[in-house]
Amino acid sequence: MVIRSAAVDMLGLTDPFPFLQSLVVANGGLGNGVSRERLLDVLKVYGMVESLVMPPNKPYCFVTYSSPEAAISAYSSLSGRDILFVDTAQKITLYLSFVDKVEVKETSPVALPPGLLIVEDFVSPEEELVLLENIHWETENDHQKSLKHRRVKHYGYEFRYDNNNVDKDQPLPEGLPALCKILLRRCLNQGLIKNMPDQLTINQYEPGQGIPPHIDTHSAFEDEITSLSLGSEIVMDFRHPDGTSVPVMVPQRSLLVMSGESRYLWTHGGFTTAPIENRSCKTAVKCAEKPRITPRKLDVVQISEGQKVETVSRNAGELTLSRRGTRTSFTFRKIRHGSCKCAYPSVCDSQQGLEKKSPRVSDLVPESLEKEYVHKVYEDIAGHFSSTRHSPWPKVVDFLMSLSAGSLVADVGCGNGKYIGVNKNLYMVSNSKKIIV
Ligand SMILES: O=C(O)CCC(=O)C(=O)O
Ligand SMILES: [Fe+2]
Repeated sequence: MVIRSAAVDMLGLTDPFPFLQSLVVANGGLGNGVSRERLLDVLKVYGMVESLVMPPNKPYCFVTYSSPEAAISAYSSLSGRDILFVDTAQKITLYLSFVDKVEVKETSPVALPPGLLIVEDFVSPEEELVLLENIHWETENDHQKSLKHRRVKHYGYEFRYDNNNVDKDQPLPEGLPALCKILLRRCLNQGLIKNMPDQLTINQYEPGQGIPPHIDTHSAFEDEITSLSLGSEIVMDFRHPDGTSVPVMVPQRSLLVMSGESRYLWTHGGFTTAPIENRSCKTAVKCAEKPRITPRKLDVVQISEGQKVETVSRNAGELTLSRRGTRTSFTFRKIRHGSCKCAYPSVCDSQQGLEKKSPRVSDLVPESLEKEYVHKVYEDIAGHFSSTRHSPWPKVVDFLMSLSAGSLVADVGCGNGKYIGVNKNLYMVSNSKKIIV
């Protein structure tokens, strides 16, 4: 009763207070990286916790104590206090406020996007190890890049991040690794895919890294896109253009197959905490890597045992966070030769007339090759090139000064002509596309 009276004074409320058992805890949510276990450790110091509801992706939660005394004690001790979670070195200030009641809506199971399939334990732990050990990141080649949010390696064909497409007439010397072909034959035999892929992108993500939501360019790849997840589980966000978002649990060693609607219409990506509103791709072109994506080291996952393949999120109160390790994914695709004629024109670069057709190098005659790859490039960079090349190189100046008076000098491809006046005793013939002196 003493506590109740203190609460009356403190909160300006009138007795009786049947509702003084539930609190909203601001900054204590999954959305700002606080896990259920860690928060419970803090909350149960003040009494028995009847329920803790943590909505996914929200920076708050709701706690209901078994007695008003416990709730009031938590309120007066915790609100405005800094909490340090030692294991994650995370410091946050919790703010508490009483709420009437906490309603937990039983959400019905969410179906996977149509055409999406997840096969758990597609590879054994031994196979996983062999696959991971056989990626030679240390022998860098042209087809390996460190992107802003991950590192990548390509086989079969290089995926170009400048136009989100592939040079279809330039296959890489190394095809798909033999080990991968064995796995792909397994996919074919099990009826998981219909066609043998010929392109592989290996993505490696450190904890907190991810891939922005995107649709793989329609004109670049055929229907089935298959991704093998190694090293760590993740929750991948799938989003329909109408805003429907489905978080999909992708377990370690599982195979994800996107076909039909899930491949063509829904964006996939995630490992991000930023709100994913406004991030649906309007065209088949990948969304640019946007800095506003906040990386996360923890994913929201279901705590129920045995993840169901066809069910991705049930009850908001049942979600918790799991720590992520390095995840390596093998994404297999089949290059599309010709335009895409899918049933989703609104997101199809072929049908939107956005398909980037790069001329086949082998089709170009030498003159047009020179035009395309020399003249055009110099034309594009001319301003910058000239402004950074105003000082003559000392060795070239020495050479010009060493020549006897009246010598004839040809400066072929003279750029901005910076050597023309160096030695006035010479006959200089300087030429570039624009300057002929
Ligand atoms: O990491 C993954 O599983 C997906 C990779 C992906 O979507 C891509 O490279 O386009
Ligand atoms: Fe993708």
